[in-house]
Amino acid sequence: LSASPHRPNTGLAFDSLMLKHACKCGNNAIHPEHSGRLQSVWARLIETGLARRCDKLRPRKATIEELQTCHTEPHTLLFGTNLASRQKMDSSKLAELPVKALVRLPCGGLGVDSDTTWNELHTAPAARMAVGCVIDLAFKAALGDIKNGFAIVRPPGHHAEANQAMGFCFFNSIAVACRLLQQRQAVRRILIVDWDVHHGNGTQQIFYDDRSVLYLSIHRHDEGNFFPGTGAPGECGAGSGLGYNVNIAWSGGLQPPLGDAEYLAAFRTVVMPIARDYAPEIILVSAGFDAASGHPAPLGGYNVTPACFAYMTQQLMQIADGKVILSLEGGYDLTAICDSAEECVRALLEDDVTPIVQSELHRTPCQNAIKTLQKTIAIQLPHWPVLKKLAHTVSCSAVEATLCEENETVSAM
Ligand SMILES: O=C(c1ccc(C(O)(O)C(F)(F)F)s1)N1CCn2c(-c3ccccc3)cnc2C1
Ligand SMILES: [Zn+2]
Repeated sequence: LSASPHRPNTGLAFDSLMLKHACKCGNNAIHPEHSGRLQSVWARLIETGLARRCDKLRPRKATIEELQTCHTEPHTLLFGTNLASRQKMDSSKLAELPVKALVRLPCGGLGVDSDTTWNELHTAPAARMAVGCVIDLAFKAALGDIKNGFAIVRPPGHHAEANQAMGFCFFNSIAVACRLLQQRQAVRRILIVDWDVHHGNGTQQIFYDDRSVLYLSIHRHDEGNFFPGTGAPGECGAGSGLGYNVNIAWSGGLQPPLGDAEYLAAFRTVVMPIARDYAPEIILVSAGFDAASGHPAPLGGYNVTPACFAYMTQQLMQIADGKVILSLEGGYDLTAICDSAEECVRALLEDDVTPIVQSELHRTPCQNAIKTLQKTIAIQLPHWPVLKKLAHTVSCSAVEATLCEENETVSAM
């Protein structure tokens, strides 16, 4: 790796190889996780001149060995190789390939399930490239070669479990990068924040008994009735990992749809207090943007704004010496994901970002969100006593909470 520059910059990772992963039916209407998502985000970063101001990585595909830090050998061979590379494999290895059938889809394509389509030629290289992008950004940030970074990648990863592809995901990019940081850079504490509107069942599963990786997810749960159904508040980790899994599981459907006020309250009362207390050496973010306005119910339904994603990025940059790596997960409305990605890159570059609208800063969180935050704090309090301090401000708006903290500071003087 090159010597650290005196003023490290924001790194970007993208490669057109990831555009080629597509169902052979070519119907974007039934396959929302399509290459136009990535094409649009990259184009926006170019058009705005933001890409030019960042350090563009020359990314590479993750190796099968790197994938095996999190995934089983059969899983990595099934989804990490394609016809061309299999011809180079010796027959004994080929014989080990699980026969786990790829199913013919109603649309005419092939897939693991109706959502997770498989393109015999292009999916394996694309999925491995996505992992390689996150690994390289994470390592450069850990080494100080870059200040922070954004991986503009697809297919997403946070639903991929050790031995299961699902939910558009084949390999858990952020999980593999985490394991490699632990093994090769002796990083002792890593925080993963997952603000994709869907719970990262894969990431949770992989680190469930690992106290050196704290997985913190904010997601729509609705008592398990929202995809993928995992991520209940009581899932706090197991064994030595107990207390190192935090689920902020929103419920109550869309009465009303959640927005910035709720996400600000979650960040102020749960995410930031725990993150500061854990004091991670690096933060990896499963940055899906499907909590943004513009996502119809099955794929979202909330009204978080691009300005709020920028604010959450800025908040996390206050921790871990600013070593924050965002990796794209979900997000399907092209305008919403372009606006959100643009705002997050501006935050990473320490540019001015769009401010959250006053009405959201003055709005108190809805009743369902207050209940979720109170429940989460009660469950996590034994593991994170620091949560006690701000628990009483859960029902405050951002502005009220700031005033409340200020006059507490004054009275403490
Ligand atoms: O909601 C999901 C998601 C799978 C993966 C999602 C993600 O978390 O956004 C990720 F992984 F892409 F980042 S979101 N699924 C798959 C697609 N789906 C749909 C579809 C909606 C429109 C077209 C096709 C499928 C409804 N409900 C589901 C369940
Ligand atoms: Zn999602």
